[in-house]
Formats: sequence, C-alpha cells, structure tokens
Amino acid sequence: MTAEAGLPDTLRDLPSWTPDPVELADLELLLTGAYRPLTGFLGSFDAAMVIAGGRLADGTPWPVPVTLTVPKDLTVHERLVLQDPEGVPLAVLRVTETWQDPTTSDWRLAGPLEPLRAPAHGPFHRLRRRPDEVAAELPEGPVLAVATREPLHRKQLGQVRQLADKLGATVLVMPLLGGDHDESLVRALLAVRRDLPDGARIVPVPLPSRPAADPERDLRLRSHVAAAYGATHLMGAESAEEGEGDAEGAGTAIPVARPEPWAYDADVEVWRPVARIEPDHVQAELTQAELEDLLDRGEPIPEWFTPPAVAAELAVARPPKLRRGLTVFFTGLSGSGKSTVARGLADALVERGGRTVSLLDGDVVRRLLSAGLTFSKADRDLNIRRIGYVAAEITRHGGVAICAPIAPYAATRAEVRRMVQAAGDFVLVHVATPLEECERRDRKGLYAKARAGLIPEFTGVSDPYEEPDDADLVLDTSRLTPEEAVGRVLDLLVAGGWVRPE
Ligand SMILES: Nc1ncnc2c1ncn2[C@@H]1O[C@H](COP(=O)(O)OS(=O)(=O)O)[C@@H](OP(=O)(O)O)[C@H]1O
Ligand SMILES: Nc1ncnc2c1ncn2[C@@H]1O[C@H](COP(=O)(O)OP(=O)(O)O)[C@@H](O)[C@H]1O
Repeated sequence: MTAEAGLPDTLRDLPSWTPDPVELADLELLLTGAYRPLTGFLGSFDAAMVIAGGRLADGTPWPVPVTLTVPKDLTVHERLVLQDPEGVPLAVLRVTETWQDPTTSDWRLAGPLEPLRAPAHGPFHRLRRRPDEVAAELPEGPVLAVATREPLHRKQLGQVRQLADKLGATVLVMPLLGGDHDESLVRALLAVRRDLPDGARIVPVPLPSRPAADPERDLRLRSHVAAAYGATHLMGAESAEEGEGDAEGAGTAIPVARPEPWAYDADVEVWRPVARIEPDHVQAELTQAELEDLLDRGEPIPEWFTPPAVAAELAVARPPKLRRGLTVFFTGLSGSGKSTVARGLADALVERGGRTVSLLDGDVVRRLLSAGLTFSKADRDLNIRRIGYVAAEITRHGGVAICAPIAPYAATRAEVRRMVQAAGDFVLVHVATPLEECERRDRKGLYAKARAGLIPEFTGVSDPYEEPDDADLVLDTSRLTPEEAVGRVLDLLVAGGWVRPE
C-alpha cells in the first residue's frame, strides 16, 4: 500500500515519512495514550529539560526524550504524514517546532499528532490492546505489572506469584516488544500462563530499549506505561538484601515492588526464597553466559531452571551454532583473493553437508542485484547494503551467506554487521593481500588501466579502502595457497562452533 492509499483527499499532497523502529514504537504509544500526558513529539526545550532533569518544561516528570528525527528536506513542511514500514499512513504530525539537536546535529520535528488508523504492523498484533481498554477490563484492586524483555523462568515465576500474593494483585505481564525476537518472547510468556496466578493478563507493548537511556530512566518509562495500562505496581529487580523487598522506586509513576531473592533448593528440588533455604542447598539460577553456552552447543536447558516450553522458545531465538544462520563477509582490494577463497569455502561447506550455502560474489552481484550501479561512494554503499540485506535474510533462515565484495567503507560494513546480527551471526574476514601483490596479479588488467587513468575511482589506486579494525580473521594471500586460506576460514568456523570438526 502506498502512503496515498486510503488517505483523505486533503492529506494526499502531504509529504510522508517512515520513522525508525524506536520512533514508531513511541508513535504508537503516543497515539494510544500510553505516554500520557504526552500527546506528540517533544520540542527542543522539553527535550533538553527531560535530558537534564527528567522533567518536561512545565515540571511534569518524564524520563526520556521522545523525539522524531527527519531528513533536513522534510523540515520545511507544516504537516507530515507518518507511516509504518509498509507505507501505511498512521498519523499526521502538525509541526509546531523544527529544531536541530545540539549534540547530534540531527533535524527534529515537534508537535501534536492526529491519528489516522491504529498501527497494524508487527507480530502478535491481535494481543496488542489500547491501555484504556486493558485498564477498563482489569478487576478492582492492585495490579502488578511485569514489564519484561526476557522470558520468565521458574525463579521469576515464583517471585511473581509471591509478590502478587503479598499485594493481593492481579498480574499484568507486558512483553516489551522491539528486540530481535519479539515473537519468541511473546510465545515464551504465553507458554507459562498456567504458572502465573489466576486471571493474569498478557499484553505486548511496543517499548524497545533505548540505546541512550540508563536503567533507572528505563524503569521510570516502564512505570509510566504500566500505569497507563492500569497497573498500580511495577515489578522491579530482585532486592540485593534478603528480606528487604518492596522498596519504592524513585520518581516512578507507580511504586516499584522488588521481589526478595529466590534460589533453587537443591535438597527438595523447588525454587523458593533464599531466606528459607539451608545455605548448603542454595543453587543459583543459570547465568546468562551459561544459558547462552548451552543454547550455542544445542545442549538441553535443564528443567529445574525453566519450563520445557520456554526452553524451546529460547532455542528458536538462539539456535545451536551448528544450525544458526551465518554470514561470512570477505572484504579486501580487487585481486586480493576474496572470490577465490569465498568459492573454496562455499565448496568445502557444501561438501561437508548439513548447511545451505549462498555465495554473493562481488562481480556476480554487480551483474544482477546491483546492475547499473557505479563505483561512486553512494553507489558502493548501496551495493554493500543490498548485499547485506540479502545476507541478513539468508542468515535469518538459517543458511550460510558468503559475501565477497570490496566493501571499502568501515561504516557500511558495520551497518551490514548490525543487520546480519539481528538475524544470526556475522564473521568478517579481511583479505589483506598487499596492494603490490594485487597489482602484480592484475588478473583483469584493471590496475594497469587505473594507473593509466582509464578507470577513475579505482580502489587502492585512486579511491579509498578503509582497513577493518574489527576483522575476525586476517588473511594475506601472498603468503598462503588458496587451500591454506580456505583452511584458515574453516578452522575459524569450527573453533567458533558453526561447523562440525571433520
Ligand atoms: N573503480 C573500481 N574500483 C574497484 N573495483 C572496480 C572498479 N571498477 C570496476 N571494478 C571491478 O568491480 C569489482 C568490485 O566490485 P564490488 O562490488 O566488490 O565493489 S564495492 O564493494 O562496491 O566497492 C572488482 O572486482 P574484484 O576484483 O572481484 O574485487 C573489479 O573487478
Ligand atoms: N592464497 C590465495 N588465495 C586466493 N587467491 C590467490 C591466492 N594465491 C594466489 N591467488 C590468485 O589471486 C587471484 C585472486 O583473484 P580473485 O579471487 O578474483 O580476487 P578478488 O575477488 O579479491 O578480486 C586469483 O588469480 C588467484 O588464483
């Protein structure tokens, strides 16, 4: 659907813009009233006051700057249609202030929003409800919100039951969407419904973690949103002191109830408050690192730690490395040996079996996916982004993508790394063959032409190559045979757990 489809005639000529994922989540929460008293994106004064002191200019407590960044050419309009990633119009922003962020120099627009239609993008949309609807359906009395970006394991389930019991509260679980595995998170929480107190509700809320916000501000934001959904208490982190429990959060919209520490009692094989366990029998829960290690190796997650249905969802979000999607991204000068090693690696992986492999070679991509692009910086970046997009999709589906473009710019390589890592794993191989050797090889006669000035902007001769400082492996093929070079990459993949040793 285009931005125009379904728009009233009066709005057809307005420019449209798709905000980034955090801004889109903010937009949804602004439109549904979850961010009340906010009704639109903040102006410069409010944003500065919020950053400095956690309050809007009128003194109302507000924890994080809710702002909208746009390209400079959109700052000349009075109204702007904000649309979802598929181009569906969601709201009209009436611009009351155009301002430039003093730290980032980004252009921002502030102003109230006029809703066009309820956002309908993202998984589990049918469970996403308006805060006023949810609040209206909750029974009278205390409501304990559990606003989480992580599944609840047996320990947290016990803590939720204990706190809810103590407060006499209905439980409102709010999976906070905006991570890389939202569906798994929601499914893992739906799977423990039976372990939650009777009448517990599960309502996903789009609230991605904000890169710049500290944990205390994040807690305050969660408390504002939870309050809008009708919660009277927000479950906080476990209190450090045994028996401390129930501390109030500073500056939160509703009190933060902190559970007392729990552990697994290895003697009677149940989770319970540490205070009730003989010290000799206290067994801590798995650390995040231990859990990730088990998942990476495809080992079962112990049942004492989490219910099997949650374990299954953890494995969906983080499959064993032998089955997890992987992108091996080669970068280096023309003639450095990228294609030769990439092809050798693809063959070796196919010979070993068990993996589907797609080779996105520089030359081949240029003939198909990126046909028509030049070697200007903008076109090279677009070429690399296209390769990254395809590699990320292959990775998302558990395949191995092997890419072999020059990819001369560090920032663009970093962008690809981010795209791929949202879907699986990423390995960067710098084929660091010295320029002199690449030039000596000059398989295609291009260096000679570049030196003669016949090819402008030739990488390494008349165009930049930014050496990576984040490579997982560096290969100098002037000192290796192609077989040895392929062997080095395979060794790395075996050591990393992505490929079975032979
Ligand atoms: N100006 C200029 N600079 C660099 N390379 C050039 C240029 N013009 C053509 N070629 C040929 O194009 C291949 C590089 O394409 P890439 O898509 O890998 O380049 S980039 O990543 O977009 O910079 C590269 O192939 P490889 O030798 O396989 O790297 C060259 O053969
Ligand atoms: N160890 C090695 N690894 C890869 N290529 C090598 C090696 N030693 C020599 N070469 C030769 O160098 C050339 C590299 O070309 P190619 O793989 O197309 O590089 P690129 O894709 O980086 O342009 C080939 O002719 C290849 O035979």
